[in-house]
Amino acid sequence: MIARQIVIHEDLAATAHGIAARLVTSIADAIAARGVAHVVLTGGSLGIATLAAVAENPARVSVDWSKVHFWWGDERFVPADSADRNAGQAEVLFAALDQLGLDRETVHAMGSTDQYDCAEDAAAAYTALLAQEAPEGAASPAFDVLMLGMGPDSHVASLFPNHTRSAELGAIAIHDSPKPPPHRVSLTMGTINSAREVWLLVAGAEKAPALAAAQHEVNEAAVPASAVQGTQATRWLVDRAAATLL
Ligand SMILES: O=C1O[C@H](COP(=O)(O)O)[C@@H](O)[C@H](O)[C@H]1O
Repeated sequence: MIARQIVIHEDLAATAHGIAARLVTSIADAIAARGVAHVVLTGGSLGIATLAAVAENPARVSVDWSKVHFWWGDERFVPADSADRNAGQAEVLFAALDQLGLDRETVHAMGSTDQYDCAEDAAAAYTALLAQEAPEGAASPAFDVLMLGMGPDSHVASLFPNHTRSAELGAIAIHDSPKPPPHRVSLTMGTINSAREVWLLVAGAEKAPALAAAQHEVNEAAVPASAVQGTQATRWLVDRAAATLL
């Protein structure tokens, strides 16, 4: 039985802090159970607000961050120092966790234009890294929590409606993102859905139609968010403004 849950919070700030508390606890539980935690981060307005909330969550001091691997669900294929980089926006979290034992070798950023000539090469390198850290025979680590933002068009990671899809596992290059910048690297839906728990982070009235649409039948092409499902749980962590059509 795969748990499916919708939790409605007052506003974006309350949602970010609620997710942060849930994430710190989930990471502590994963380490207690398996000695390691694999967490996939997301960019976007609520995604980055959540990372800032983790950086100030009092319970963070109780986690052995040296046992945490951070991954990305998607990244913009731009220079590493670009303000468009999800990883750069997350530095607020990593700087806070540096003081708590975080090993930067376990913060796995997706490639930038400084390192690779094309997004395909960056995606191939990330696919290889996922496999390198995976259990025997698997394409990627068993992610304990995989977080995704969702756009008003129901895109998740950099998987946009009615765009080319890959049935592969790993990461793929995206060149025609309707949301700038156009060139990106994204986990595929298959890899997203290999996670134990997938959390969708949704805030804002402009997301209400897509959030409602994603609760109906699966339609990966037109409503990518509708196709997201963790192997153990799928949690929609939303604010009141986004939930008005549920
Ligand atoms: O471009 C992106 O957009 C999505 C959603 O962002 P949001 O601001 O509408 O929440 C984000 O999850 C993704 O990481 C990012 O690359």
